[in-house]
Amino acid sequence: MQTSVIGFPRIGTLRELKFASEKYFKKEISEEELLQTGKELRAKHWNTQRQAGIDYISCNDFSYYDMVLDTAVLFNLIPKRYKELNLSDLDTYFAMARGYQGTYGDVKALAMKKWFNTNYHYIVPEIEDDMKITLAGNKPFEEYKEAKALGIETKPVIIGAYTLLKLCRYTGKKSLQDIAGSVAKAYQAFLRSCEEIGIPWIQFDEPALVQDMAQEDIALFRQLYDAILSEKRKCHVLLQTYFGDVRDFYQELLAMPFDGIGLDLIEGKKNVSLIEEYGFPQDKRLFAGVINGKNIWKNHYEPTLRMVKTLQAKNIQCVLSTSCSLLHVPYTLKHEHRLSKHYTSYFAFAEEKLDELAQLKELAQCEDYHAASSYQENKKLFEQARDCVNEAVHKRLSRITEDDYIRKPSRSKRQVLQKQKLALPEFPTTTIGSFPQTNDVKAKRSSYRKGEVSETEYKEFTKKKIAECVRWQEGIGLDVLVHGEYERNDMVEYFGEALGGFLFTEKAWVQSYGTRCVKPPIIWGDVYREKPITIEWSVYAQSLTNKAIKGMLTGPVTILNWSFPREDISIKESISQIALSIRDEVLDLEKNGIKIIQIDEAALREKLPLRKSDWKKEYLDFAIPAFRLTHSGVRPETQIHTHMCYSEFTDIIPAIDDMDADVITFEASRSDLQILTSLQEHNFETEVGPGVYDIHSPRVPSVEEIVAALHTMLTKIDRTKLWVNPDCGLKTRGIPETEESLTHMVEAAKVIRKDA
Ligand SMILES: CN1c2c(nc(N)[nH]c2=O)NC[C@@H]1CNc1ccc(C(=O)N[C@@H](CCC(=O)N[C@@H](CCC(=O)N[C@@H](CCC(=O)O)C(=O)O)C(=O)O)C(=O)O)cc1
Ligand SMILES: N[C@@H](CCS)C(=O)O
Ligand SMILES: [Zn+2]
Repeated sequence: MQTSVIGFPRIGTLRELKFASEKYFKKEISEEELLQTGKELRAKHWNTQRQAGIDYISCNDFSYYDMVLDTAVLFNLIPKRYKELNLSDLDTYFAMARGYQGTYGDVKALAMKKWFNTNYHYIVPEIEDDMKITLAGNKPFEEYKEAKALGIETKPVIIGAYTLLKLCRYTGKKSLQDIAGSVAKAYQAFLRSCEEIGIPWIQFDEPALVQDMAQEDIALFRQLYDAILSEKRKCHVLLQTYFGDVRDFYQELLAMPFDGIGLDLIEGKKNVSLIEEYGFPQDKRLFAGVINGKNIWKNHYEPTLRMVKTLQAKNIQCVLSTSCSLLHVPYTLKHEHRLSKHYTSYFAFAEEKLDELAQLKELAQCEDYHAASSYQENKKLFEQARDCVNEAVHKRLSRITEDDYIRKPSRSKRQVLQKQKLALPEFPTTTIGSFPQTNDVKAKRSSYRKGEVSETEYKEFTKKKIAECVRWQEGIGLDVLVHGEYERNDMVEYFGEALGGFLFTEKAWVQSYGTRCVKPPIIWGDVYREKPITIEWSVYAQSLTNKAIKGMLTGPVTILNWSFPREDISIKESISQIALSIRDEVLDLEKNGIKIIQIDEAALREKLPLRKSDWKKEYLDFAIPAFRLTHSGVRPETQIHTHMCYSEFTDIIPAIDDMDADVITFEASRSDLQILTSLQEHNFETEVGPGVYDIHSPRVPSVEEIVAALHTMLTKIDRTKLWVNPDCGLKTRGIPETEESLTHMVEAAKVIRKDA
């Protein structure tokens, strides 16, 4: 029995890589210093895994920004506009990730999308017709040698050819099929180099295999790997899947010449029945994903060992593994001093998961593991009742009726009423909620949390920020204002901290994209609102202006999706509990004079099952009603907004209309406004604000550029329904670029009002 880890977090236990990268972006440290931080982190991560006794440790799971971008660069998928900047390799890489505006040119970043059903975001590689696809880099080999020099044998991991092709954007005439041959050749060259170096195992990550696969997809996969694996080799190839099951071609996959196949046995429950039904070849290794790489609850050893024993009884060569990369969980419980043992005894973060793998390996090798102390301790934990039930929450939920999910009157009637009451100009301008979370804001919150400043001082400071923000928005002529979200560390963690039933952590950071991290709260028990959460801030902001202030809330689906959920009750039940808590907040905002309320559902698309057949029953049927439950109680003239980002939601447009919001703002500028056509085709009824510029980059859009985007929008969207806003919140941006960009945006709206 052996153990394997698909990938380890890379941002650093205390976000060392984030801080070093951000310093590098600001030219405060040199390239050499940044690379040194990377080297130290890799050594630390490999040693941690070695000390835990992991047999198959990955290398090249480290990245300065994103692993999909790394794989694209490895194979020279660098669009011309970035090459033409003539920057260093590292700066070209960062220009693709973040955009570039400076001495050598002005280019936008590549698009960024959700990594399957996670809160991680990858950079979307672009394929141009005249790209020379070839093995052009050496990062995986260098990292392998670096680990080897430390005495650690590793398996280089890269994104597999099929997943890479599926994730790319094809900007020219060439399609995926047209480049499949040259991509396969480049991967062949990669494998040849591994062979030359004497690398014993490599890992191809192919999560796209758990999505619906049509016959042509299966044929493409075969075509790619028949070519990649065509040469005789000593280097073993692990085909690693995760986030679901491979039901569409399990038997064919087994017949292919891979040396190991990694299956997710947590999210891919069906994988277990596939093995049961069709077996698994004895001459291959099954990398059995038994440790949950996405959630933070301890593994329940009893069922896991029962499953492992079943596999052993079938003479399957089993390697115990994580269900996916540990990128999606925090590093360690060691830095959590505030949470008592009562709670932490139930949790395993990345490092603790390594220990679980080691313990399970030991137990699986025992003739009879039942008497082992590690097994007994785990059994006891799962037998004791957790203090997580709140009867009042259950009683309230049981009283909900069908009517509570329906807002009256119909949206078209509300739209007429709201136009009269709110008296907004045509093409109303607004923002998504947050304004720059500058260092002074973070430092003040940090001091407040440490008890260095009083609550009164913290509140006074926040109110001063709000007042400045409201005044500035009025000054440039925005129509619907926000309070700026200065009081929030994060749009989900903040609500997690305020709601009953949640726990929160001190240092449990998880990378969301690039240098940006989140600390997902933990849903420990039944959720309820203890007291009003946002009212004080919104009411204060409204007291400063005659323009409408948008109340700003996070919706139930997003709160759940960006938290670590319970595993003892259904997602549906947890979402409903959160929905009732947010409903209380919505009604309180309305009662306190807030006329427009935004309920962000940035993560609505995220947990949509990866297989279409499961969409409705296993998700949309409860996620959409949960959103409706939050706002169905408001008056017709109260305008409800929602917001979504990064999502590809062209395929669930009717479901989004069915949320029955009055206005939706969403990410669009990084994906070429493709979604507009789909909105038109579906006669989308909700008013819409497709983002007119990308906020994930410091680049400032010109007035002309925004006017052009608005003209394009007007070819697809009725002028009475179009809003003007950025892509997403401005918290990650600096003040100068924010002020300039928003001023251009308001200018552009004025131009359009005159022109259109
Ligand atoms: C909109 N997005 C979000 C996602 N998920 C969320 N949970 N939240 C989101 O907003 N997913 C999709 C997108 C994109 N994702 C992100 C994710 C993260 C950020 C971001 O800006 N993250 C910040 C951290 C935010 C935070 O928690 N801030 C805290 C702590 C600040 C801090 O670092 N404090 C220091 C001390 C500071 C000092 O003394 O000066 C410390 O703790 O050491 C806070 O403000 O209190 C990040 O920096 O990564 C953006 C988009
Ligand atoms: N209201 C939030 C939404 C981000 S998705 C913000 O503006 O940051
Ligand atoms: Zn957003």
